[in-house]
Amino acid sequence: MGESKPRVGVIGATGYSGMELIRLLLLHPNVQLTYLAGSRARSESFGAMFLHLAHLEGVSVEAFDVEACKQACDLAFVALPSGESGRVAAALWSAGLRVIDLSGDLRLPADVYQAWYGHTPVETSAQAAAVYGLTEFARDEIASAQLVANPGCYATAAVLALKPLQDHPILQAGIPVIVDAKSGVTGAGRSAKTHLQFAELTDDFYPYKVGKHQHVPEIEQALGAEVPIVLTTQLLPVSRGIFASVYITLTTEVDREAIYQRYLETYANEPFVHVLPYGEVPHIKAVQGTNFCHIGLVLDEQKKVLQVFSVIDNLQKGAAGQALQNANLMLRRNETDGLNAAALWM
Ligand SMILES: NC(=O)C1=CN([C@@H]2O[C@H](COP(=O)(O)OP(=O)(O)OC[C@H]3O[C@@H](n4cnc5c(N)ncnc54)[C@H](OP(=O)(O)O)[C@@H]3O)[C@@H](O)[C@H]2O)C=CC1
Ligand SMILES: CC(=O)N[C@@H](CCC(=O)OP(=O)(O)O)C(=O)O
Repeated sequence: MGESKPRVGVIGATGYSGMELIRLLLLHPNVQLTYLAGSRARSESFGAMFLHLAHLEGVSVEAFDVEACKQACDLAFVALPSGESGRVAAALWSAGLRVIDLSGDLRLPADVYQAWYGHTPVETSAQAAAVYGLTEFARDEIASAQLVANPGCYATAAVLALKPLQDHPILQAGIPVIVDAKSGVTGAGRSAKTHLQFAELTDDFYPYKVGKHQHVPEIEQALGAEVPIVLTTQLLPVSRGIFASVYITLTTEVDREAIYQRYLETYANEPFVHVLPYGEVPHIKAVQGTNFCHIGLVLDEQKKVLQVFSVIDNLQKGAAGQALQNANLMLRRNETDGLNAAALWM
């Protein structure tokens, strides 16, 4: 008899990230989706609630319960709002389940988390056990982890843009790096908010959470190089995608070809990070609906500025896609299983 497929569950199944996970898991050849939960049980079937999943007849969403989840799954994805998500993830982890939390609740030390998120931190043992799940840079730890803190969307785009420079003198302690980032509106979640209404959103463009965005400490921590990050976040009137333009002021002579080679080498064997030919810029549309990150580089030798452009789909590499990539490692599946789609483009 062949090996039975690992069973996985999604908590937060009625949210954008949860729904994206379901969409991906339905195409996964080597896991089975056995549990869907939300904040409350729904009387109508999942397919009846969401038109794009209308073919899912007879699948229902339960009110979340630790014991029911533990019985039904080998691994659970938790995609609830910050403040709630980490608490649920920690409860499942304490009950012995392997868990990937998509929120920011387990990514930072408790004091930093409280200062930037304003929520009470999750118990210290869970914070300490959680592995930061930026797949490309923590494969072995993720594969053996019981609890994974999936990275934030802006943080993923920014850190993938900067990681190849981590040990290079181009990044200097105390010299700020500017990350000018834009996100599609699904990044804000599915619940109704006035600023997300069509009439408020369309024909407008402005920065938000200036100096206060919760991904600043996450990016700084992931780079670990005492480089201050100045992050400007903006809402783009598109559904999906993050476009991060990163500006690094050069204080020493830099060889353009050597910098570009660093990027090519860092990501040479990565299935989901694609470095564009030097001087080309990425497009959001080229990664929408995919787990790819596309990176482009331009070095202005006269003005002494390196520009790195990084794009991802916030719901995929920025949330559900990366979570599935991590689950594939944890469950000893092929890392790319369920994640092989190319963008729609036109
Ligand atoms: N959207 C994105 O691009 C990204 C999101 N994230 C993080 O992932 C998590 C989920 O985000 P997203 O999918 O956008 O969120 P949504 O707002 O779209 O969905 C939230 C989900 O949580 C449930 N929920 C809401 N309030 C509660 C509560 N008090 N207790 C239990 N369940 C609750 C909702 O269920 P119900 O329908 O029953 O209310 C829904 O299923 C968040 O922590 C977010 O920060 C991370 C990276 C990117
Ligand atoms: C467009 C938009 O509103 N995006 C959200 C990203 C939310 C997110 O990813 O939150 P975590 O901290 O849980 O990762 C924001 O800027 O807060």
